[in-house]
Amino acid sequence: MYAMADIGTMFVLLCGGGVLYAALRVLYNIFLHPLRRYPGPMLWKAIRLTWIVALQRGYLHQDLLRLHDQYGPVVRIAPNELSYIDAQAWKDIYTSRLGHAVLERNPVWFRKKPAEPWSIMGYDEDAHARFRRAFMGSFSEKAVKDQSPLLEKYVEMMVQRFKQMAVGASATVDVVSWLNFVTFDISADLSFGESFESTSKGEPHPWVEIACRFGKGVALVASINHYGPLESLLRMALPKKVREKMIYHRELTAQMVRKRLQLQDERPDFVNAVLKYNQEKTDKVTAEELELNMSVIVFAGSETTSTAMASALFYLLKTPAAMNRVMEEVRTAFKHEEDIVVNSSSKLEYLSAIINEAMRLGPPSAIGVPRVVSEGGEEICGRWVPGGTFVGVNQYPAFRSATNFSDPEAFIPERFLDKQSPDDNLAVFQPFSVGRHMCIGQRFAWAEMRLILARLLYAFDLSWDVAPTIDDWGEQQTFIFWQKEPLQIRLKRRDDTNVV
Ligand code: HEM
Repeated sequence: MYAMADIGTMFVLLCGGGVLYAALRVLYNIFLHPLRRYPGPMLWKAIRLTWIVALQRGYLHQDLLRLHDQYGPVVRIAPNELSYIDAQAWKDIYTSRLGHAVLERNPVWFRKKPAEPWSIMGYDEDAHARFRRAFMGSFSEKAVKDQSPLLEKYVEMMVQRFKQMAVGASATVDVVSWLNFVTFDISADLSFGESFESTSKGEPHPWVEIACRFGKGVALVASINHYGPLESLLRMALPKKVREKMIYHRELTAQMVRKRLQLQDERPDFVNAVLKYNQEKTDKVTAEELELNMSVIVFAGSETTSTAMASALFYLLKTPAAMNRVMEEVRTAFKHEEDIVVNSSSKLEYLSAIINEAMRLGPPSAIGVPRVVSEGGEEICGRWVPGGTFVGVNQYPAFRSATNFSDPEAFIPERFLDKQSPDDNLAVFQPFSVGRHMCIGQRFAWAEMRLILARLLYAFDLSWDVAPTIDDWGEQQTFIFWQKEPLQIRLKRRDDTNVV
């Protein structure tokens, strides 16, 4: 038996050893680490905790912008991580370069248990390539064309709901909620064969409410995972209620996917191409993988587009000149409301510029999932980066930096019209990323965003009902996804539009 005094001494020695180790580690990170010559503030270079605190506060995006303003296009934001805002970095980090190793997704963000299936967002490159092949057919130009009637059906439903609410006067709606209703309904129908019925009922579905809280969870896990063993502790420490909700979410998804698979008719949806792929190929997508991937796709395909559209409406209402110009474009391009469909709305150039500018100031993917430099090291933006370093282009600071855009905080859609803004570095503007992991759904996203915004701008005059609590989109928190404030907008029906 150890005497109490011995235990006390051991405790003091352990603590002392721990403090000494931490102090030596800090000194190493600052003065001896292979990244020591990269610029960055001392506290960020020294310990990972500074980055974690910024992420958990929800304002990492603002901190990164401030750091890039101060330190330049590449900043060391943790002992082993570099943040870039340079157009060249997109190429060097995300695309396949001849004679260079592939930079894989950082496993810290999406760690999983061995028995759990992979998703298309995971870091296993073989599984990813298989999913990409299986899903590609669901997102081709032809697929989006075939999916258009379904998209148009839900948008029509939303517009008719708004018109009924605004009969005889105007209606006030929280567009942030409604954009979520319609985008999640569309994605659910295309993934599960049935919608969440949020647009028809005007209320959120528990699946969506739970999924929207996952952003904070992913941010927490991404933080904890930096300290290996804590991950298991976190899993054990999860409150019962949260665990129950996670199980409910998973089971509901499985149930909905099973229902979709029972549908006999061939549907032009996101699942169809995978079924065909499984018939033709030997490296099939398993049932568990399909369930997880459909869940990921519903979320990735809805939250992002609804964010971009909410940002567009926010800035349009703050910028009357842009609002007038886009209303004129939409209202003169179409004689009748029913003429506005996916195909015809794709020709609206100024509306497209509005959406681009809204994604520049409020990128749905504000902070990137970093990649890991392979063992032998890599040259990125002309400088050597040692193996194991986390590297990434962070969209929020990249798109708002004065080194890339003139008057970067101002909403100027004209910069995206042909040759109108030679002072802007449009090559850095990649809201859908580039390379192997670039957004598979971007065609679909564009179809959805143009259609919804064109329909709203044609049918209603929009104004603030309640002034927003923020002056700038970037004032909101982001935990991987934006924590969007409600936007209460008054919709006044235009006389010449019909109500069913
Ligand atoms: C404005 C809308 C959207 C934006 C800004 C956006 C942005 C992105 C970005 C930046 C990535 C790359 C993530 C990474 O590098 O780790 C990505 C990947 C992905 N997106 Fe989107 N996205 C949008 C809409 C959609 C839609 C509509 C869908 C599907 C219906 C979708 C499905 C996916 C999937 C499955 C991936 C993973 C691709 C892969 O790793 O190969 N996204 N998206």
